[in-house]
Amino acid sequence: MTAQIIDGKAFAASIREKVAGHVARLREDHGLKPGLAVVLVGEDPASQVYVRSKGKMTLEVAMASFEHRLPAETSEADLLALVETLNGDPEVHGILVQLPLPPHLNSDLVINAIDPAKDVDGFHISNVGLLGTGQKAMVPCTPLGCLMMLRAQLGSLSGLEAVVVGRSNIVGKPMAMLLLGDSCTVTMAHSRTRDLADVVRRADIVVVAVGRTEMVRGDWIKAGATVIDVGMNRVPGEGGKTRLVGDVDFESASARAGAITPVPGGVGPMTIACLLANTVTACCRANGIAEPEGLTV
Ligand SMILES: Nc1nc(=O)c2c([nH]1)NC[C@@H]1CN(c3ccc(C(=O)N[C@@H](CCC(=O)O)C(=O)O)cc3)C=[N+]21
Repeated sequence: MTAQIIDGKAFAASIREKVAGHVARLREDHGLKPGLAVVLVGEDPASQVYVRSKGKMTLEVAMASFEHRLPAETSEADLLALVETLNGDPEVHGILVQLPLPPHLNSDLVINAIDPAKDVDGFHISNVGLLGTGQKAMVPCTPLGCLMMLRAQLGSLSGLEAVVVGRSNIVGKPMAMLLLGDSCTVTMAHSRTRDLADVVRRADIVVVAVGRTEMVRGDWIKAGATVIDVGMNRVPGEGGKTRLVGDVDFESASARAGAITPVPGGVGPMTIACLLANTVTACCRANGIAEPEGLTV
């Protein structure tokens, strides 16, 4: 079998188009402009690229973009003060503090200082608890994007065997909650899982977010399974350049899977599209406006 390639780039473009429509409606009908504030502490080059691309796409859908770049040696008190200012700013509907933070800053403390209603990453303990109990939450962007692609690919996920490889707070754990919410039988696997290949072989749906280059091989994949690769690993490429590869060995896995996301062009663009979608959702909720269908779960 040769897998269908799930075009995350095109899917993300269609979501951004919907978002742009809702932004226009919020302006015309309510005089509102959704605003996203992104806070970057330090000068990690990969983070800078990502923040720039978010800012560009925010402006493309006609939302307001507020970028705050702080030096790596920023104190926790100063960062918390900025978060407080953004919490109180009526033009800011979404706040994203880029992770990882420099080691002297306590990211749990900083994330939990964000107003949960503006927490478009869905990382605040209050949103984690709401998601875990099936209540209306802000849903983390990467798992939300993965769920949207799975639903589009498979229709109902009810009763399917899903294996999530990776147990991070930003992808693995919320992904498992979302799959449970869609009535999958969910297994959470990770680096200590015994016989990982055999566990993955059970899966109708495999979501991999471990940060290990091409760890999941084709012979781990059940024939016809749907494979979502969240990995983003930079490896040496041709001519001294680098290239981006996932946590799944794409070539061998696509020979067995029914459908698979590529890297790049899969999960990454969906993450940014869902960030914009969450900002629109947050803006509607903050203003008591019915939130658009299909932008969140
Ligand atoms: N608070 C917080 N929230 C985040 O959502 C967050 C974060 N911190 N820290 C960093 C990671 C990384 N991340 C990416 C999202 C999209 C692409 C993306 O669009 N990638 C393109 C290609 C990019 C390239 O070619 O370099 C793709 O996969 O096709 C990349 C990286 C969000 N993150």
